[in-house]
Amino acid sequence: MSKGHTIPILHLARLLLRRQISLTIFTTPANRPFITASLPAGAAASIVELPFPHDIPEIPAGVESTDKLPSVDSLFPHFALATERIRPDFESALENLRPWPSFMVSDGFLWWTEDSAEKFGIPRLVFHGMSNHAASVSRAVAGDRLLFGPESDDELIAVTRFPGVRVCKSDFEESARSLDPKGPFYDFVMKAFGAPSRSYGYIMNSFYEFEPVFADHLNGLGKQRYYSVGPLCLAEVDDVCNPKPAWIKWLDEKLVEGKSVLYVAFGSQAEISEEQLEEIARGLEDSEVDFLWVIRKGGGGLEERVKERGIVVGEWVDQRGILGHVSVGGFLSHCGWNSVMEGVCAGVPMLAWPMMAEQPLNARMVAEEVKVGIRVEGSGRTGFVRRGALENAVRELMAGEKGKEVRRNAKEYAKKARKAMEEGNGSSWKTLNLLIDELCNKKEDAR
Ligand SMILES: O=c1ccn([C@@H]2O[C@H](COP(=O)(O)OP(=O)(O)O[C@H]3O[C@H](CO)[C@@H](O)[C@H](O)[C@H]3O)[C@@H](O)[C@H]2O)c(=O)[nH]1
Repeated sequence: MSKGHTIPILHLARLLLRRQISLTIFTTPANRPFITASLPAGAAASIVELPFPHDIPEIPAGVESTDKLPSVDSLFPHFALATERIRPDFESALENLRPWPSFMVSDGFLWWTEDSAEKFGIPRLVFHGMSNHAASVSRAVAGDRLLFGPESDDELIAVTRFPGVRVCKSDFEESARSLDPKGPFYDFVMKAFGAPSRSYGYIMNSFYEFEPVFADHLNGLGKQRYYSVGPLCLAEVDDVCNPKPAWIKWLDEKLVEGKSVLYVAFGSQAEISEEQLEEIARGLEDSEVDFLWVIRKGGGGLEERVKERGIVVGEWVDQRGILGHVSVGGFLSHCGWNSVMEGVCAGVPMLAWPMMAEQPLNARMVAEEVKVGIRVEGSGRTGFVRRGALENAVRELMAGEKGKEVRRNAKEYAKKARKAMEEGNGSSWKTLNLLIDELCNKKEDAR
């Protein structure tokens, strides 16, 4: 019930359908249209609708996904905790499911599905949507209690288990940093990150070659396997969108003019203050690059000021289609994991500007580990980015020496990503086959 989770799970659905696995997808009424529209025509998938609880005081009626919440920051835990009320309907539907399922994939935020899976003896795979890097580093930091030293919020702390990896306190949510965490967000985290210890394993939206150290680390931890079967966005075929939306036509014009465009987008749920939006607008304006900015709200007046050099789009776009356009030469991103994977697959280098959740760790991965991007100075969970810092970062990415280096790396990883998903020999292809063999074919033998 978050676009950043629904989209990759539906990509996984495509991969399973391609392997002749039939699917039942559980959702809620307001989320159904998005799901139906995202599945390939004629898919062997049935959709079961479960009512969303409507009497939660904090959540406006009709809101069934995080992108519709008036404030993700303050309402997310109430929203996530309320989903447990779906459980009785989920279990009644599950009980009547025929043929009996070989396995269940459910989002990590729907922790209670683990109890349902256990009740019915169905192996559950958890989809958290984060990288092997973020999962490994978070575990190591918690396990070694690294956030409770005397350091200030921005001081670097070495993560001893991974030589060269350094983090700071502000990379993590408040609940991970506090010695006495409390409140609805903490309650949610305990549930969401506790239940998976009983699950069959984890589905990772990543590919082995992108983060081998971290994938190996997780798989060496114990009985549960972490199956890197991505980048899942590559499961979607590159549809030609007809008629072309205005912004794609604009990108076509930039191609004719020989201009390289910076794509600016901060995902489906980031909350950005008016003051920060204004600073972004000024930074983009001063950088003198061509840009396409997809924005959830704000940005007024900018188009007039920059004339044909930039456009601001205030609606849902096909992000993969934009990143795949040859005119796009850079991606200013909040580093949601899907955006990172989509940028990498398109071979587009990134300007990393993390805002919330595990995005600060993803930004470190992008800028410090695989070096497919440059960090925007001053950006972070609590940071404020000045126009000058953004202008410098944009110029460096689009025309500087560091920009050239990260562009080369991004293009290399794009090739590796495609190779990983290649039918037959790709690492992700083989990993998904292994998983299906374990869960479906074994079951078939047992029958
Ligand atoms: O107009 C839009 C806006 C978004 N998207 C897509 O929506 C997804 C957004 O996902 P992501 O980039 O990961 O951002 P968030 O929506 O912010 O993702 C949440 O979920 C991610 C996966 O768990 C986490 O990494 C992030 O921190 C968390 O904020 C991507 O596939 C985008 O391509 C579009 O296609 N069009």
